[in-house]
Amino acid sequence: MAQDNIFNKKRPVQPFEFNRQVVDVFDDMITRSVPLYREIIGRQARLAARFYQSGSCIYDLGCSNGNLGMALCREMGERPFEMIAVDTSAPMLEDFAARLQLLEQGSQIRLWQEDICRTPLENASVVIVNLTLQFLPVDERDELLRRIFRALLPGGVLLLTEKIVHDDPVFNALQQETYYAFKAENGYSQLEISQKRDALENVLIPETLERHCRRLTEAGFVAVDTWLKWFNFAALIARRREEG
Ligand SMILES: C[S@@+](CC[C@H](N)C(=O)[O-])C[C@H]1O[C@@H](n2cnc3c(N)ncnc32)[C@H](O)[C@@H]1O
Ligand SMILES: O=C(O)C(=O)C[C@]1(C(=O)O)C=C[C@@H](O)C=C1
Repeated sequence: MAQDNIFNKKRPVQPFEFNRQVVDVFDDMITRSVPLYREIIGRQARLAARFYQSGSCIYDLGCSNGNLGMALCREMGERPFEMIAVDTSAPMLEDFAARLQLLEQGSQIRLWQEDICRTPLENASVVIVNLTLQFLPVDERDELLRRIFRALLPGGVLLLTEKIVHDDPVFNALQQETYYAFKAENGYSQLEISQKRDALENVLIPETLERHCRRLTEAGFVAVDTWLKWFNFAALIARRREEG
């Protein structure tokens, strides 16, 4: 796995992008930057297999290089399924396509290069939005969640993971401090941490867990659970009730 040292030299910081340079080190970057990333991917693949309804579709919105899709293939084994994986980044999808070519089940996953705010969604039993809503303009988020709810079949689920902030300033500072300590424990220098923070300014816009829960409720989800939380990261599952 190529090591992420993109921010290790002092230079004028450009807004963060999922370009070829980032894609080439993405697995190292994300496992060293997102607490419990492997747990989140593995568990979401299991949840997707658990809630998948045959004849329906699984959507992975903001799929990157396909770690979730690969885990899902392992989880589903011989069981047929259909997945549509969407991302705007061409290099991410190139790497995902190359990985799918090596798998027999690979043809069950279709890759679409487009903005998830415009992707048509229908007949879904599982929708995954892993660390991606945070990159959308805030005023586009309500509508996407409403469209996801409408596309879900009764009993279908949304799996949502986000970097979050806290309303209480002391707890917010505690979360930041703990998060930057986590990055330092994973080998990132203070320069790398601060330059990445600058690059993500106004690109990754986190919201509070309460805001996410309220948005889910407003979109129509009645059953919502935070199944994992680590300081400033949270993973949620929201179900469209069987009765509508
Ligand atoms: C942090 S990564 C997601 C990680 C991935 N879901 C995983 O579990 O490994 C965010 C991804 O969202 C994509 N992205 C950001 N905004 C997008 C948009 N409006 N439409 C589609 N993809 C988007 C980026 O290109 C990037 O690949
Ligand atoms: O907030 C940060 O500093 C991060 O590195 C977080 C984060 C994310 O949550 O998506 C940002 C960009 C990369 O995709 C990997 C991790």
